Amino acid sequence: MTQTGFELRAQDGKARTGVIRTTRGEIRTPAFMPVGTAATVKAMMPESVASTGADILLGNTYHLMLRPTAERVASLGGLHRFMNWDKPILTDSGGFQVMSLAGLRKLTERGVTFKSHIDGSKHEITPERSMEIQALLGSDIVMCFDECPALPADRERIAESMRMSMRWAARSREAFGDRPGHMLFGIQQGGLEQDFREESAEALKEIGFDGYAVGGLAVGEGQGAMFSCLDFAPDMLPQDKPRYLMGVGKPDDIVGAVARGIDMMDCVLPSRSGRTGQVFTRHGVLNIKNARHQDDPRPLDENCSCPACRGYSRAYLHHVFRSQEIISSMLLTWHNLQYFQDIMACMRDAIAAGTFDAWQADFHAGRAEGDI
Ligand SMILES: Nc1cc(N)c2c(=O)[nH][nH]c(=O)c2c1
Ligand SMILES: [Zn+2]
Repeated sequence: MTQTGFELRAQDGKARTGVIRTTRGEIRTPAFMPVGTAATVKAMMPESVASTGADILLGNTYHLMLRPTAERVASLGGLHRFMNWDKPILTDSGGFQVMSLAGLRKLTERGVTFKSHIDGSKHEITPERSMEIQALLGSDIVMCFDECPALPADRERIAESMRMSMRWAARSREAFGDRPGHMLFGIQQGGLEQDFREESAEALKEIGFDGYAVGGLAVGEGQGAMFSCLDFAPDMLPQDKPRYLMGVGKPDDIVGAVARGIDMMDCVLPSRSGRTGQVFTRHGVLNIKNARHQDDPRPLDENCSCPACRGYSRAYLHHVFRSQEIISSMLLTWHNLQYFQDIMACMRDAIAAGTFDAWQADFHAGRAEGDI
């Protein structure tokens, strides 16, 4: 069994680069995780996701527990076999999506009962059930069951929620047990409050985890508030373990988070926006449905190696988007995922070379505001 672990290889200011070792391969950090919600990264074949440079993808416990169910995935060989992805998978705990997607939710100290958004069936998820589901799925990195308070929230609510999440983290750790070759990450909560973030970090370190996520952000607080929190929250977590910022984000969010010591991120943005015609490039964002692209023979990005940029014009991509052709989602998703992975690769190289500040300045200088 491969020894799992994290090797920090270089640091440039607070920015870090390293490798997370798992039984299914290494994850180069800083890493961006494409989201494979229902056992698929929408509009992408697994081998296409791998070709963009992704070393790991994220699976959603909430969706998979409802359909096709974790028990069925386990009976078919686990999530890797089921979705034909043999690299690492991180699964979230289901807690965040239950609170944002399910109906008739009832939250108690025990956990959350809810009605499925698919067929209205009743379900319960607790720290123990979340660990059981993630074990059935067979993910390499398991997330603690936690609660993420909606912002804005007053200090009393944030403290109460964070302290319950810390009790749930202890229950998650207990239920996870001893699973060689699998990693369990704790999730720091505490809103934007430095004292609560410290209390949460101390509680998690006391329990002990293989990695530590910064939760409770990317929930509408805005980039400025998120960065202000990231100016202190990651530093409270162990230096020698991976730090994972959940649900982030736009390219400039990602760069700013890496600059503040974050090692891993996930976000639906590149795949979801690919389906809506929003395209990320090194010169900024464009919307392919805009009529000004209909005669443009240029690729989306002359420096991109993806099939959309190697084989098609903006005019063609405008046409197939407006015609609602399936290839539109395929090509635009592929391009966006490739661009996000290219940013991660550039940052890893810049941190290793000690040139991250110069790279970051170049990144921001190259981006126009608005459509390009
Ligand atoms: N933005 C966020 C996205 C997420 N998937 C999560 C989560 O799964 N757990 N806890 C969190 O705080 C959280 C925040
Ligand atoms: Zn491209």
